[in-house]
Amino acid sequence: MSRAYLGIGTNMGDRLNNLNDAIEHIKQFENTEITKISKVYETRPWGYTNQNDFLNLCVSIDTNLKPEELLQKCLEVELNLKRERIIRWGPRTIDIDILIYDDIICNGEKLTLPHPRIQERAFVLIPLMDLKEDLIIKGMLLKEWLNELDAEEVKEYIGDE
Ligand SMILES: Nc1ncnc2c1ncn2[C@@H]1O[C@H](COP(=O)(O)OP(=O)(O)OP(=O)(O)O)[C@@H](O)[C@H]1O
Ligand SMILES: Nc1nc2c(c(=O)[nH]1)N=C(CO)CN2
Repeated sequence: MSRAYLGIGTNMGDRLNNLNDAIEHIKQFENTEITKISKVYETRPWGYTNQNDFLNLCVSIDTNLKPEELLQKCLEVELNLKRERIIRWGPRTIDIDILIYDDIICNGEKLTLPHPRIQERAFVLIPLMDLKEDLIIKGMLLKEWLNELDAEEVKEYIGDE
């Protein structure tokens, strides 16, 4: 089995329900099991700031799906949960990114691994630390990358959906 880390985000509709729906779909992926789920975080929008706050979490999975197969399954979940791509980095019902897949490094047309913007995003680094604090991204520990960012934009979600 391979180990992969997924980043999940939503800022449209019933955000908590969207996260739970995405997790239930991932549980149905063949030859895949979720090994850990991070806390849920309320996060200020990154990249395109004129939109609602997000809920974000990360999950670790063990899977026999190949990276491209895993990506296809994630895109299918996004379609199933009615994701529409109107503005880059804009509002979405759900977004599932493959952050890390074993120690694979690739830069293909459809898939880049590790995800190229992990180290720029506190909304990814903080939930990832819930899963594996000693992960190394581009030669630095998660918390070292976090030192460069504004972690104020990420707060543990207390639930008011
Ligand atoms: N590691 C990855 N995880 C998910 N999608 C990826 C990855 N690498 C490349 N892609 C490609 O990116 C395409 C666009 O993804 P999407 O529109 O969800 O971007 P985004 O998640 O909004 O922005 P960002 O990529 O900055 O997180 C996907 O259709 C997929 O083919
Ligand atoms: N807070 C937050 N901001 C984002 C997010 C996200 O999941 N959370 N996803 C984006 C595109 O992947 C762009 N900006």
